[in-house]
Amino acid sequence: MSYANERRIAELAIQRACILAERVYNSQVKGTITKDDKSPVTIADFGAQALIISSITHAFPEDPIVGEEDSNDLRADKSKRDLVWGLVKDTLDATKDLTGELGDIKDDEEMLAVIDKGTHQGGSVGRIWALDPIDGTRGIPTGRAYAVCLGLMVDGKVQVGALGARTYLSILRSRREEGILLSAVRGGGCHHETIVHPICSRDPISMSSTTDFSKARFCEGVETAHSSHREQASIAKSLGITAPSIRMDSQAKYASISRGVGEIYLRLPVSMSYEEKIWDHAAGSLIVEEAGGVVTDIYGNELGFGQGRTLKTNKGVVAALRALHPTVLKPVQKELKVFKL
Ligand SMILES: Nc1ncnc2c1ncn2[C@@H]1O[C@H](COP(=O)(O)OS(=O)(=O)O)[C@@H](OP(=O)(O)O)[C@H]1O
Ligand SMILES: [Mg+2]
Ligand SMILES: [Mg+2]
Ligand SMILES: [Mg+2]
Repeated sequence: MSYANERRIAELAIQRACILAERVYNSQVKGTITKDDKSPVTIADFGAQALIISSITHAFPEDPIVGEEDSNDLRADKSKRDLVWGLVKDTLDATKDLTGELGDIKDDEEMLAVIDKGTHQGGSVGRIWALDPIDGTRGIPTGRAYAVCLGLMVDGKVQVGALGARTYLSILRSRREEGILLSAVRGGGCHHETIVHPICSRDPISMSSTTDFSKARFCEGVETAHSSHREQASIAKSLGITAPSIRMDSQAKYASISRGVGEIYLRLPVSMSYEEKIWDHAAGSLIVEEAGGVVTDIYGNELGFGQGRTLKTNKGVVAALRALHPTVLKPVQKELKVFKL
């Protein structure tokens, strides 16, 4: 199956949401709230989730969606809700030519209902979308990177992925780029576009072919609460990597290695009780695989997207060029004292 229509809708939906996200990124008003689990959410997260879910349900009304956010905080705070609706309305007005393909939202009540269509519990049967409206949320108030990420799983396997990322790092950026949009269909390779609307260019991308660890670079997250910098540094050292790590928020790390900026992405767990969320990996992992990489957990097992809202049986992430992956996994397992289950 080509999934051409799913890919196109995903790309357009990501573009529309990135327009909204950029408005927040460049504004003084981020409307940050701390969620019950102590993690941050901004008005961009709510607005992007509303726009993307509305796009999916317009094009594929039967498809369920696993989305990160819900509307509870907005229902409890009228000023935040007004801010988000203002943003969503302005973005819809600015992208009227997309309404035919992506649909519209008529008022704030409908917006809240649309956000809450992301509560599906996931699973291994049929088509299910996994949505991270803003990944790397901390990147928005801090002026770092963020990504807008969408994947389509079919019977528990990701088949389509699209990811829009702010490429604030000059190393990630090519000529005149403000942002990048990557998309992939399983078995169909991976494409890169510059985020301009409408889509005007499409270039295939692939990972770096460097297999010499002394020339390799690895990507890791910024937050020490999300992955173990100490263990990642130790693994890099035992592999003979000498370059400093490339640190950035969000699935921009997957985007980075899939475009040849870095060969390895390490996300080693800080706590063995944390379950990674499917929306934090669905799009990025497929894009890396289609660009020539392998993505597993620290046990060397593939990521299991069909088990609900989290990757229940996996711990951490090790992503690398196909030829490097087995060699990278060895010191990971030695350092963490784990063996393939
Ligand atoms: N303890 C723990 N361990 C691992 N991952 C966690 C943890 N807590 C949160 N999260 C998720 O991390 C997502 C952001 O990942 P990043 O790669 O951007 O983190 S980093 O800041 O760059 O380190 C972030 O996604 P967003 O909430 O979409 O930003 C969270 O889903
Ligand atoms: Mg979050
Ligand atoms: Mg996320
Ligand atoms: Mg998020």
